[in-house]
Amino acid sequence: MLDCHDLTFHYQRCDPGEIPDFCFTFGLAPGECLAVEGPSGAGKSTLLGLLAGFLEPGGGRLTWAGQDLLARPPWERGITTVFQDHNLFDHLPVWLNVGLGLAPDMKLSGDQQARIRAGLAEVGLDGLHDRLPDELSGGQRQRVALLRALLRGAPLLLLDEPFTGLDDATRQGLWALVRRQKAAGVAVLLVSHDRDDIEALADRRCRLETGRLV
Ligand SMILES: Nc1ncnc2c1ncn2[C@@H]1O[C@H](COP(=O)(O)OP(=O)(O)OP(=O)(O)O)[C@@H](O)[C@H]1O
Repeated sequence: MLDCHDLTFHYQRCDPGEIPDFCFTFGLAPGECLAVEGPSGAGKSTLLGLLAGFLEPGGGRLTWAGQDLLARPPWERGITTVFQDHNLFDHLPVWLNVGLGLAPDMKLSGDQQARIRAGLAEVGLDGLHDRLPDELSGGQRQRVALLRALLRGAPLLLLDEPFTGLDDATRQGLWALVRRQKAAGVAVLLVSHDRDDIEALADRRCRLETGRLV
């Protein structure tokens, strides 16, 4: 269980009153998907940054299965984030970008390479293994980023508008992949404005208002 309790954050450089002080409290069970909605500027990226460890909270508690995540650096939190900007490495071909999810040192076994091939076929990127990210469309880059995250197998997955701009067939294929992760016990926090994505995946939903989840 992810337990986030009174996790606070304040952007130092802002005028008082300009942006609310953030204070997040929620729980997320293994296999559960919580959708977070909120208008632009509400603090969705701030929440993800705090959970992933890219922002330092002012106070509060964040634990996974009773373990203190705040004491750990981002790479030791068991959290994978799929960002809106995809975060792909421009100099690496598609299959190695995906492979980073399985082996950060890029030493991939035959079995891991087979998993990458199967995964790429599953998300409709068969035949694009050797392309570089800037030779792909936005939707194709998105699928590479999502596949890399899913193959990593972290117990907690943070998705920031992961299906925006994809066609229906591709979206449904990716929903199926995320559902399979949920069935395997992965906890998913989904930031999305899309009603269909939320209905397809979320078990609960909440809204970010004046710095709080309601
Ligand atoms: N580095 C920063 N310094 C000061 N203020 C910031 C900084 N980053 C974000 N903010 C402000 O904090 C608030 C929350 O930003 P955040 O990026 O978390 O919103 P969001 O809900 O993710 O928005 P969007 O949907 O547009 O991506 C906004 O008002 C934003 O202007």
